[in-house]
Amino acid sequence: MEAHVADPRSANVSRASARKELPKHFRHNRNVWVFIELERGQVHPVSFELLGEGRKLADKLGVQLAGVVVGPAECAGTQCATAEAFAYGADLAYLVESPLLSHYRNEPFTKALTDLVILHKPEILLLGATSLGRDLAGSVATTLETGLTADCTELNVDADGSLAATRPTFGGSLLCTIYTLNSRPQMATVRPRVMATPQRVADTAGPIIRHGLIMVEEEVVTKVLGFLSDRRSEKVNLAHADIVVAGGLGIGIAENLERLKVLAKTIGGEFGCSRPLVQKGWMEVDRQIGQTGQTIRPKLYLAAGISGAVQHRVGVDGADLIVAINTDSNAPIFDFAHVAVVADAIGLLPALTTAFTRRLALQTKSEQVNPRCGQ
Ligand SMILES: Cc1cc2nc3c(=O)[nH]c(=O)nc-3n(C[C@H](O)[C@H](O)[C@H](O)COP(=O)(O)OP(=O)(O)OC[C@H]3O[C@@H](n4cnc5c(N)ncnc54)[C@H](O)[C@@H]3O)c2cc1C
Repeated sequence: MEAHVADPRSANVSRASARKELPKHFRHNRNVWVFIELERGQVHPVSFELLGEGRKLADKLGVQLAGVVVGPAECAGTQCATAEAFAYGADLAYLVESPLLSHYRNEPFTKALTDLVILHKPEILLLGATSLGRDLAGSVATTLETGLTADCTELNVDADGSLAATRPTFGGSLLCTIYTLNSRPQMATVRPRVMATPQRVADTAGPIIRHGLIMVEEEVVTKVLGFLSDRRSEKVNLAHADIVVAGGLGIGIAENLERLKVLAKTIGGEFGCSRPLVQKGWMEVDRQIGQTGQTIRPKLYLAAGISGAVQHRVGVDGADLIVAINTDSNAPIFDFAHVAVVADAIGLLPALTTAFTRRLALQTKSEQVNPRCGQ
């Protein structure tokens, strides 16, 4: 595996000099695979995002896109995951069925995926950079002795058909494009919400290639005794919120966070922050947005008193509309915000809350007088 700093003028030159011959037995590897992750019987949304990205890669390479599902036979979640893979763009699905795969355990999942790869020889294998995906991708890559690029923010196919997997490096100050030159499959993990979710197309189907798992329970060291849900996992849904209001050091003191929270609540959004606020202990870590925090993709992102450092930017780049409030008209956030407001956020936040409260009250009133169709 070779890593090169992404410079559009020099990347091809430096990569060409580092090119290693792909061993003959990998030259027939075909197709793009996406591992469909099941979380308590539900497909994790990152799998849909990866199918969207996988579709683009497969079309560029002129190959097929496959969804890979592992789970117990006759399980609603497994069957549903296979159907959803087709609905989100897969041409075919691989299904490994075994009672050993009912809960995530590294050993049987690694065995299922590596056996499948050895048999069907994909060119590219993508997984979500979730807790499960990170654990599984690492063990599959090491078992297969192939290259894995973790936490990618961009995936592309080079002129010669190699996967160009780009991810932030050196604390986010550089983007690095990594190639797997001499082994297959080329593996990558992508964080949830980094890629867009493709349109779901109902009533789609395709071939399903079924396999069993050649493993017995006695070979599995890990035993699942029970499942305790994370007490806090229900609390924050920043990654999937449509509206996010976030604050940075520019909000001054911890007490001013209340202004942020009230505005977020008024407009039906979540609230978040830049990293220094977590470091100060003003907000919980699961509200941090950015490279070492959450990646978000809201319809509206309102950033108050945030400078727009690259480590923050990578977490919000997918937002449809970015509104930034900053006293400094040269703040870097204005380079990528769609709406730039040069103002004191501490005064503007409550003014926005008042304006939205009024506007929403008027809207409710008019809806009561003229109810919408179907109400
Ligand atoms: C390895 C690594 C990982 C990192 N990961 C993350 C990450 O995940 N997320 C993240 O956010 N950061 C991350 N950082 C930190 C990042 O580099 C920045 O330091 C951080 O984002 C800056 O936070 P800020 O914008 O709140 O503060 P500052 O950069 O200090 O910006 C404050 C801004 O507020 C403005 N301002 C001041 N007063 C007001 C006012 N009254 N009204 C309006 N605006 C005002 C200022 O003009 C300034 O632009 C990481 C850094 C490293 C090295």
